[in-house]
Amino acid sequence: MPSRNSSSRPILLGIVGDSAAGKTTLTKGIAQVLGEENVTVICTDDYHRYDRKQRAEMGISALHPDCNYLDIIQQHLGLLRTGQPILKPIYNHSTGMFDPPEYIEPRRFVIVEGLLGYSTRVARDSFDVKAYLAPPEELRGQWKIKRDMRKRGYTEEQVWEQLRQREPDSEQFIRPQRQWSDIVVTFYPAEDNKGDTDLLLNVRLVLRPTIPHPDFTAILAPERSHLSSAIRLELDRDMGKPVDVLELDGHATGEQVRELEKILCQDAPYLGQFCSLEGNTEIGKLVGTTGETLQSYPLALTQLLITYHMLKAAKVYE
Ligand SMILES: Nc1ncnc2c1ncn2[C@@H]1O[C@H](COP(=O)(O)OP(=O)(O)OP(=O)(O)O)[C@@H](O)[C@H]1O
Ligand SMILES: O=C(CO)[C@H](O)[C@H](O)COP(=O)(O)O
Repeated sequence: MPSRNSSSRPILLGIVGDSAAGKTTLTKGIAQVLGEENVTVICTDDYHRYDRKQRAEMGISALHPDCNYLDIIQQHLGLLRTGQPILKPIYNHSTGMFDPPEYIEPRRFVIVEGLLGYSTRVARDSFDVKAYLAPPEELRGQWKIKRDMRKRGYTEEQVWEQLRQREPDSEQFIRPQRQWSDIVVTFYPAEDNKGDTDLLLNVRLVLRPTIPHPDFTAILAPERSHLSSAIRLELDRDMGKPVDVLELDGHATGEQVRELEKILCQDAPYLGQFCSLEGNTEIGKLVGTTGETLQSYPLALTQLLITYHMLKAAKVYE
């Protein structure tokens, strides 16, 4: 990637969504394409105001704005955007407590993922690109159980109970943030996908006209009608506003995906080298049910599209 012009500021990507909506999974592939050495990743869970025990005593959920230092998130986003360092708190999910803060200097790209990134105007105005993750609630529940049992020491009953208790805050504070995003990402199982087959999930990408998206209309050309069995582009409305919707099915063939990626990559040549799953073993990776690593075309496409926007914002054209 061309080196950073000394006068250019870091480019900020927001990835917002409810707990276990897939933010970290999406972030990983984007950071790998941009080059880990060019990317700073920040999780806003670190800005919780109370530790796990205090939250339980107070009967407040981590999703509530009062449970987070939103003012300090805003302040830190402003500093990162202008290339300045921050002293970031650390919330440790293994212990449920806070570790000593860490000194962070922003690299060329900063990915900020978390629960409440778009809940204040100052915070959302800090981002160059805003993505929101909105899997169906049933799928998110399955993902959260799997992840919280494996990595955070919860039992299945505890996760279900937490989901139930948090639902009012999800509805009031998390889901409305969808309206502020440039791209809404929904992974969902196809109707005939009854098993636990994460690899075959489809993706629905809602593209708002708030940023200029690649021109996908070439998909609709008669000579590309063979794409329509797995790829769709339609006009729709999202939260009352007109949007484009691009869908890619998990059962798409490598050939169909390559054609779609070619359209995406043609005016961002730097991306070209990542435009084939065969040539790039890192993109589209996710952890399957038994901890095994899988590679998904819909996830890879989503990561490429978001990376495209980061490169455009950074004016990287080669
Ligand atoms: N696109 C996807 N396809 C299949 N499984 C996925 C996908 N995204 C996430 N998952 C599953 O969901 C789990 C939770 O995802 P992830 O850790 O990325 O969520 P998160 O939004 O970062 O969560 P939190 O904010 O609570 O830390 C992952 O461990 C993975 O098993
Ligand atoms: O919604 C969440 C985002 O990851 C977590 O539940 C929240 O950050 C609190 O963490 P923990 O459950 O580990 O105390």
